[in-house]
Amino acid sequence: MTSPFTLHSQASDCAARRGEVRTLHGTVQTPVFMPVGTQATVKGVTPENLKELGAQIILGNTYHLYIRPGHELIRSFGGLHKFMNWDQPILTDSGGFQIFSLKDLTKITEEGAAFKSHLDGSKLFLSPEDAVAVQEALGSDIMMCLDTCIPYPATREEAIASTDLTGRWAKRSRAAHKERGQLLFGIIQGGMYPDLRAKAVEELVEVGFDGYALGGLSVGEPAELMMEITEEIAALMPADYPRYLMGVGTPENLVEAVYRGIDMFDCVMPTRNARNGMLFTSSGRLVIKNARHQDDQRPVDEECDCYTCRHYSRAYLRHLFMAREILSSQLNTIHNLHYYVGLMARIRKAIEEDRFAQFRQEFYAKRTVE
Ligand SMILES: CC1(C)O[C@H]2[C@@H](O1)[C@@]1(COC(C)(C)O1)O[C@@H]2CNc1nc2cc3nc(N)[nH]c(=O)c3cc2[nH]1
Ligand SMILES: [Zn+2]
Repeated sequence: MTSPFTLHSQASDCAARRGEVRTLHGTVQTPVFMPVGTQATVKGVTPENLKELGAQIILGNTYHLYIRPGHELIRSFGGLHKFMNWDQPILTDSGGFQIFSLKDLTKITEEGAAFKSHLDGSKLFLSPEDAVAVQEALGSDIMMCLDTCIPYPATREEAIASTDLTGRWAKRSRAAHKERGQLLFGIIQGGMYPDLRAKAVEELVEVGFDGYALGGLSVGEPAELMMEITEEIAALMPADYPRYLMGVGTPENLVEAVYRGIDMFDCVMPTRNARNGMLFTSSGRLVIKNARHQDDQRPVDEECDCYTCRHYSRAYLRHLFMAREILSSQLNTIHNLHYYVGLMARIRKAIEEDRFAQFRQEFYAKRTVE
């Protein structure tokens, strides 16, 4: 198994590392934040906007695209890249999380997941092999195994049963995907039980994947617990393969998880919060509808050089938000994604110069509650 990951530099005073992941559609510099584009679009922005703000790789979702418009239609257009006019890397999540978020609409058996469409209630089924086949039809650069995301909290018995099933599904996913172009990542479950997670890492490495993801986190558990598990298990994940923490997180989460050795991240926060008028800045969060921004001529963040900050005032952005204008979501999303992608670029530079621990201190020193 040749790894798609190359380590460029390892921080001398923490687990942070600088590397790159080679994929069919290009090489991704890590640590990296991946904007979420669940339904073949990163909501509110064009691929050109994404390139201008520095996005290297985006996320799609197997469950959503399987349900609508269907993976066969997307295959007929030459795959997801052509269908959505994005020619850089795409990672598709397997749908494990979405299916299990449907709660009572799902029935899990050894064979796979039977569930009802959240759109029209129609009965659907995905086996681990089906999830691989759908992602092969989508042509994503990085595919995720179908897994069972354990809710928080869960008993040890529930975690054992669910993690063992995920392990058997991972073996089947690997067997279903042999060709080497598209990468396949394994997902580590185990709930909040480090020994179960350690066993899961061993079993997945035994099967052999192109990268390893920490699943079953950012599911409502306390941030301290998420970091504890991340710290303990990242250290057990193969150092010469990509490490992906699914569904994370806030800017602070990203800094803390990089410090503990994570390379890849995705989260709906920058895009979702943008649509809700919550903007990220170098000094903290800003709620644009707050009356104090009504006649503020300044940009969202004086240190930001994104399209939104170069052309628009807080007053104008507040006006758009209060008027429920479509442009509000577009401009706020461009800024928030530029902040997240820019934060990762600054993190990569700090690791290259072996000053990440100092960067981390300065990062917190600047954050005042807006
Ligand atoms: C569903 C939606 C939109 O994604 C966010 C957000 O809601 C929400 C809902 O509640 C909070 C916690 C606040 O964040 O959780 C999502 C972010 N956490 C997360 N994404 C994940 C994706 C995953 N995919 C797979 N295949 N397996 C996993 O174990 C897995 C775990 C994950 N954890
Ligand atoms: Zn900006």
